[in-house]
Amino acid sequence: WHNSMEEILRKTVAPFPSYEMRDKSPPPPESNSLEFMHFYKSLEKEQKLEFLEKLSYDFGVDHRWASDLAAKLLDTQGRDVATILQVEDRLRYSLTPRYRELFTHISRVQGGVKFLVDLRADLIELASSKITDSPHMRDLNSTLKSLLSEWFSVGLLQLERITWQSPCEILQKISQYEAVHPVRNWTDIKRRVGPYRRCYAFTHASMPGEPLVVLHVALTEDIANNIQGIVREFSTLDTDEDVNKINAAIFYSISSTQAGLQGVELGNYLIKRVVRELQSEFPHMAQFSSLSPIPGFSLWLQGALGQHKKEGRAIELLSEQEWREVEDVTGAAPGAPAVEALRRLISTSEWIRSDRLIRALEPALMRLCAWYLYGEKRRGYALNPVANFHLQNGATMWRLNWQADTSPRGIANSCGIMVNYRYFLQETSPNSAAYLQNKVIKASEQVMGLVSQFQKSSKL
Ligand SMILES: CC(C)(COP(=O)(O)OP(=O)(O)O)[C@@H](O)C(=O)NCCC(N)=O
Repeated sequence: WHNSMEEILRKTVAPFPSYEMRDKSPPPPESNSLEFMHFYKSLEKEQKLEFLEKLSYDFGVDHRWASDLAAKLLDTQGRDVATILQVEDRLRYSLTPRYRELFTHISRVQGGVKFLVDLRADLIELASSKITDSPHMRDLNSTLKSLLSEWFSVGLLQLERITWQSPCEILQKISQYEAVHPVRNWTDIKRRVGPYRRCYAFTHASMPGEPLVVLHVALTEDIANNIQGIVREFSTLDTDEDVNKINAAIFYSISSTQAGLQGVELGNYLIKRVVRELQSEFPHMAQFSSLSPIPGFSLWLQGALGQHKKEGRAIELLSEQEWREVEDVTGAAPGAPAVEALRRLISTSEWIRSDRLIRALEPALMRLCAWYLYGEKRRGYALNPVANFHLQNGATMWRLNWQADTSPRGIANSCGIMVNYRYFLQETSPNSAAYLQNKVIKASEQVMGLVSQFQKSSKL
């Protein structure tokens, strides 16, 4: 297997043309790319790792060539600028990994781009499962990502609106890919593309019929605070839309479908593109917001309760009064057991069956959730991935909504709370820059109020 791997690589990865011949050498035969693709697809997972490591190591940058040219560039300082530009261009050429040419050739054959997207998905999976993190593999990944970012830039993407008249195979894919609020049956998908709804996808000529990222939008009178009203309501399916009832666009689900395009920011571009599309259809529309789940809050809360119990500080997460309510309802003796009782109530979602607990826990859960979204960080950015996504896009953490998702999943994941990330169109680029560069989160007064309540009550 080793020499067949060597054999294939030597045969299909074309040698690097010399600088002088760089524009004069004919591209390698397509059969090379097809053979490379065929061979790679036939490999098992661990063989792919070995193959990719060899590709990244033996077919990357010729380091000696690059360092010789770097030394030469130093020698030409002080010479005329034409000479310096000449040597810089040679150095730039020498810094191109050999496999970058291979990828460019592969992208020109039928199915080549899709092959490279899937190859990057393998690279991401290998890197994320820590199976490998060699610097050469990181270079391979970033070279491939930069090529894909060029090929999948917005100008080359096609915006498609999905309707009930779209081909079945597209509707079937849209249903399959829906990652946020699963589509259960034909009625579900018919509603998602019916009146007061829009469904858009980006497609690319190299992957016809494949939605790369899908955005589901609800057209409402004002910014929605409940998801059941969007995905469950039996709004009569064949009513016509009354424009006077449409003032806001609610993004209630977005999913990217190609793991290999992670980091290419398709979702961000799709949201901005759809906003422009809706503005041309509804010139008076001025409210654009997500209605987003908060995956991970419930688990974080159970962890926080457990953590505080160990340090004997659980009482700070709830006020005296709130703990007393928990004790009354659960019959737990005063003190530690109330923490355990609350943890169990949250982990089993049982609390949702007691109106008294719902009322008693609302202020506590809302301020804890505000802190989870605004205060909990990972490398300085929002810990919650959905928050991080919308904040990177420049959205404002605008409103937390109690009892926004009363489905079992909604209660279990985030105690039923959902959040609106609002897109104030004039502010998204400064907000995005402030977040990405200085990790500043733009939040509304409601959110900041809840956060300061949390900070006061728990003296964190
Ligand atoms: C939220 C999504 C669409 C962001 O994708 P995208 O804009 O391409 O970001 P990235 O993957 O380029 O960082 C993507 O991360 C996704 O599909 N997440 C799972 C479903 C969800 N909405 O959380």
